[in-house]
Amino acid sequence: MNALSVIDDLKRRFPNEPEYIQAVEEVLTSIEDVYNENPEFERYNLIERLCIPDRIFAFRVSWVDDKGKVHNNMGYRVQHNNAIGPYKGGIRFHSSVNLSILKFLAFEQTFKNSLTTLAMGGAKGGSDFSPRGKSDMEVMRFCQAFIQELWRQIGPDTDVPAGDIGVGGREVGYMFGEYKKMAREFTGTFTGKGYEFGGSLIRPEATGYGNVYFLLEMLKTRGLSIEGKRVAISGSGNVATYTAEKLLSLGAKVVSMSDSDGSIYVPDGLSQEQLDYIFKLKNIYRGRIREFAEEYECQYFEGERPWQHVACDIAMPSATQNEIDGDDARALIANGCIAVSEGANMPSTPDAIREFQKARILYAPGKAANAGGVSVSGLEMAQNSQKLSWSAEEVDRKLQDIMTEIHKQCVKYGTEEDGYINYVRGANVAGFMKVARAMMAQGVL
Ligand SMILES: NC(=O)C1=CN([C@@H]2O[C@H](COP(=O)(O)OP(=O)(O)OC[C@H]3O[C@@H](n4cnc5c(N)ncnc54)[C@H](O)[C@@H]3O)[C@@H](O)[C@H]2O)C=CC1
Ligand SMILES: O=C(O)CCC(=O)C(=O)O
Repeated sequence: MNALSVIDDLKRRFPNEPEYIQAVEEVLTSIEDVYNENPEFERYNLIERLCIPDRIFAFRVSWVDDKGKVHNNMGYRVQHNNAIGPYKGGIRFHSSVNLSILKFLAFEQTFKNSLTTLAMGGAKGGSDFSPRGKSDMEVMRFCQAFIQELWRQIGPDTDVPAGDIGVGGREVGYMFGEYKKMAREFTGTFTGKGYEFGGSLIRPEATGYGNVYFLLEMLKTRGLSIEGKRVAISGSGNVATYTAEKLLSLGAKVVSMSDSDGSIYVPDGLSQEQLDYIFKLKNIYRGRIREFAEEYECQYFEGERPWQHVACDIAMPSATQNEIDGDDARALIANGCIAVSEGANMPSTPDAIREFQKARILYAPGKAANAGGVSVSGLEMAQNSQKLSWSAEEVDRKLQDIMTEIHKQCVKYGTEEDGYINYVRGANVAGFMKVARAMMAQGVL
């Protein structure tokens, strides 16, 4: 395989899919030498089969708003690869959703799920529908219309969706309800369900907690502890808030959070009461982070991400893709940042990653650091199959073990000659090898 020529070919075939090409490029350039040590991979044209999703469903979703007006959105499910288990991955509802974004997310998901040690393939779905500003009834009607199209393509052993941006417990509940009705079965076809109907304890917390557990492992490699460290988080959704909760419980200072309108800066760190306010603001009142700045009279940067404005030891981007560019990375490093652990998927641009690695700071890509969410989804699937519920302590312990194991795999495959751990290479090689071996064993499909 020549990574650059594979990428050139993909660019020619998919010229309007920059995020997808970006994700593929990162993986291919870091696995190229390992791939080429296995000539049988090339004979089976493994790389092309891995870069192109197994299948993509695209459909119209028509729904009626509270005033009786009919709206039409696009819906998609990208089933990327099921070599090691049923397709698995979240659903994103956001006005920016398109095929390039869902293909990149599904591609990343395949390697992330491979790292988790559990049997899950990779998928992602979504719609350009935005729940923001919609009533509960409008969101419910949209979710029902979405599943009326998608339900035939998913199932507990076929493809198991979950949440992502714009899809939390409320949306999963509505989609699960419609699925149950259409399929006439009560199975674990979604994860992130409410606890009363098969959801796992700790699933809402898992991505954020898991990211902190991964960060602790990274800090350990340098003999550092989390206590007293200033952490800048972007986003104020599911991943960001539970990251902040775990950090506070460990004595770290959360100095920033954000939403798509702007960022807050609290140099002494959020108190538990302030974090509770953000939880309520986002999950109950569905308000904006600006309202926090008004309530607590802190600094607010309208239309800005935190990275250029805050002094921090650690950055945990937890909003969206490409939210840290090269300039942001340089500003973070100049302001004393020693570690970046990604809660979001692909939040750092290639330029930013180069800066982090050049500065030899700890840098963990999302597919390793945020794998705790899908890991507990895998544990939810296991509980549903057994028709059992595990305690929060048991799930949390398993989550910690999985994050430690992912870190070990990164160290094994990513340690360079000078001792620097290249977590990008480690995660990509470890994730790829398991999928590749499974694909080889199953023949050309
Ligand atoms: N929910 C989960 O279990 C997992 C989520 N992720 C990733 O974590 C990130 C956040 O997801 P969630 O917290 O679940 O979503 P969410 O919808 O609960 O929160 C998203 C947050 O990001 C902000 N945001 C969204 N788009 C933005 C944009 N274009 N610019 C600036 N801010 C923006 C929103 O204002 C919100 O605060 C995403 O990249 C997602 O793919 C990764 C692994 C698992
Ligand atoms: O829990 C899941 O199935 C998927 C979570 C997710 O969307 C992700 O890992 O990016």
